[in-house]
Amino acid sequence: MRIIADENIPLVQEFFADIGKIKVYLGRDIKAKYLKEADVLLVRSVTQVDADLLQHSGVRFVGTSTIGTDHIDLKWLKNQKIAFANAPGSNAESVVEYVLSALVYLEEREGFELQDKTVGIIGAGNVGGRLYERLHQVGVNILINDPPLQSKNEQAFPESCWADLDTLLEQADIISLHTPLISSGVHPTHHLLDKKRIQNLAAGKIIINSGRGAVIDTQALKKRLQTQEDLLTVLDVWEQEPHFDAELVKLVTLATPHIAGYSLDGKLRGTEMVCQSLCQHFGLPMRKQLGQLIPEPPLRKINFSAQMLPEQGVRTLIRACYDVRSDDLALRLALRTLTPAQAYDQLRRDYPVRREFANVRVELKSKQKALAQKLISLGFKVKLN
Ligand SMILES: NC(=O)C1=CN([C@@H]2O[C@H](COP(=O)(O)OP(=O)(O)OC[C@H]3O[C@@H](n4cnc5c(N)ncnc54)[C@H](O)[C@@H]3O)[C@@H](O)[C@H]2O)C=CC1
Ligand SMILES: O=C(O)C(=O)[C@H](O)COP(=O)(O)O
Repeated sequence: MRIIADENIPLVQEFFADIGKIKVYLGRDIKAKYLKEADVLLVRSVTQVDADLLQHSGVRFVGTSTIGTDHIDLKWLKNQKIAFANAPGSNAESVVEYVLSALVYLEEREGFELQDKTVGIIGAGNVGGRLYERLHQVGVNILINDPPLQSKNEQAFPESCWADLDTLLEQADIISLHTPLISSGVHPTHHLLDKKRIQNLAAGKIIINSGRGAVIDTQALKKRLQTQEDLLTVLDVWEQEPHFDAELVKLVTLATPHIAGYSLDGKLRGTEMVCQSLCQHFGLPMRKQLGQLIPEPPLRKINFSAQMLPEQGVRTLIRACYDVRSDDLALRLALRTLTPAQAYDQLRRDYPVRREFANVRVELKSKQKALAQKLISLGFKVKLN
């Protein structure tokens, strides 16, 4: 089997070398001419997969080791009977940890307590649903907007959580977007936060977008931020990536180059899931397991003394695992010398190893039960001594 793959799929050789002969390219450089003899195409989000790329190829299976599929022409693949797999949920935990890191930063900077705020989650699937679980367990009030899910399964969340979009935008202090990018159909998400909704947002709201850039009309957001500096904004995703608007970066509170899902754990789960789907499709045995291949985390254990207060403990640990400020700073520094597209590709290619909270075992004194409960709710492993 001949496999063409994005070189930024981690452990691609380890997972796929015994299945076929692999040739890797930069995702943006994967061209139709390289695919003529290929059977399998493995991509990430930067490769547009459509008729232009595949119509003269022999590709029978396309895998993307991402959750999102907006870079794939799924309809065309289906019509051509080309098998397809993505990696649902693979890096959902990582995105949730990104949001938590942003929230603890804003909490401290703005001097509020998350427990006193209402968080509005738009899109409550793998990412939004996990975010709900984490925040709900630490006592945060939550509203959810997800019409497709609500119409399928009203019981997915308590009745009091469901809100229509405009009610959520009005009542939530913090708004976190986790929908796919959908441009047509009954529930499109393209510019879901359009000019009018952005203008109507009350001063002081926090907007976090780690879904897809074009779910917000970012030109309207830019205008609002230029005229009224009264919103706090966290943007991981942008319209026209990688050619995003560097002027908008200057106006937002935290700006990162689409790395919310970039924990090593999440990326590797993506590789493994696509490998599993490929093996299943071709009736091959799955010889590799992520558990055998994933490296040991650099931070494995933290020991807190009895003096550690719950709030301080939570912040310290979240930052020890992942501090979103470092990604924000790296982007702002890179933009001093590079174009947005150069900065975007470079920072993502050379992304430092980031591991998920569950890799860290926190040792506490037996009387620190309140802290232990909070940390378990946020995804850490806890041992009481
Ligand atoms: N920034 C990053 O690094 C990452 C971004 N993502 C993005 O996050 C998106 C969500 O990921 P998951 O939660 O895993 O996907 P998912 O498919 O599990 O959940 C998406 C949810 O959005 C809901 N939805 C669809 N249209 C909606 C609308 N008009 N209004 C409100 N809700 C709507 C769906 O019903 C579903 O419950 C992905 O599609 C991807 O675009 C995913 C991973 C990493
Ligand atoms: O999984 C998704 O969906 C994402 O947005 C990924 O985190 C994007 O990663 P790249 O494919 O752009 O490396």
